[in-house]
Amino acid sequence: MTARIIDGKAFAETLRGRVAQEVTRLKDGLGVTPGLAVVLVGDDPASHVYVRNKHKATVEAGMQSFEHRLAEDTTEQELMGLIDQLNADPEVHGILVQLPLPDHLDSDLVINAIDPSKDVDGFHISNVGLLGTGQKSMVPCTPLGCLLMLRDVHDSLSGLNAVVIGRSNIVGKPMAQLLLGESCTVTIAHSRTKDLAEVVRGADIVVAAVGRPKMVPGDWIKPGATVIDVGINRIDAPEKGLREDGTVKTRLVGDVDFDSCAEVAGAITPVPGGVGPMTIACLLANTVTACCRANGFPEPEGLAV
Ligand SMILES: Nc1nc2c(c(=O)[nH]1)N[C@@H](CN(C=O)c1ccc(C(=O)N[C@@H](CCC(=O)O)C(=O)O)cc1)CN2
Repeated sequence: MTARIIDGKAFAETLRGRVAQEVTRLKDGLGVTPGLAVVLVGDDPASHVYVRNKHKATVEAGMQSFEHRLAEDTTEQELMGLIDQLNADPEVHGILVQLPLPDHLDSDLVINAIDPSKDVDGFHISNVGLLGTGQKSMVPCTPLGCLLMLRDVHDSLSGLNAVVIGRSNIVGKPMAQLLLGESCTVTIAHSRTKDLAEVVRGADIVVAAVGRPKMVPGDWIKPGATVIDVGINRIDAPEKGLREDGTVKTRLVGDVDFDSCAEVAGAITPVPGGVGPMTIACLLANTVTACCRANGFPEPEGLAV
């Protein structure tokens, strides 16, 4: 079998188009422009790229983008002061603090200072609790993107066996909650799971979010299963040659071994071009949802769960 490749880039483009339509509806209907504030602390090069891409996508969707780039040595007090200011700003409907934060800052403290109704990352403890109890919440962007793609592949997810590999607060745990909400039978596997291969072999849906390059080989995959690869790992690619400074060029790979898994799976997301682009599209969708909720405006269908 050769798997259907789930094109996350195309999926994200469609979703961003829907978001842009909803932005127009909000502007015309209410005279309100959804606004997203992104806070970046420090010099992490990948985070700088993600924040730049978020700004571009926000503006392209017709929303207001407020970027706050703070120095690496920003104090907790300074950061909390900015969060208070954004919480109180009526033009800001969504607030996101780019992770990881520098080590001297306590990310739990910072995230829990965000007004939960503006927490478009869905990481605030109130949103975590609401999601865990099946109530309306802000849903973390990466798991939301995975779920939207899974719903497109399957007519119904009900009763399917889903294995989520990884138990992070950002992806693994919320992903498991979302799948449970779809009436899947959910297993969360992790570094201590016994006989991981056998656990994965029982899965109709595999979501890999461990951060280990190509960890899942094709012979772990049940024929026809759907494989969602959340991993974004940069590895050396000597086949691409050297950079001008003499270092080896690199390439991105996921947590699953794409070639061998694609031979067995029914559908699979690539890396790059799978889950990653959906993360930013879902951030825009969450900002529109937050803006609608803040203004008592009907929420668009299909942008939230
Ligand atoms: N506050 C948050 N911080 C972080 C999150 C998050 O959801 N909220 N997620 C990641 C980073 N991230 C967004 O912030 C993100 C990662 C990757 C992509 C993406 O589109 N990846 C591309 C490849 C990009 C490349 O070439 O390097 C792909 O997979 O095709 C988007 C967003 C950690 N921090």
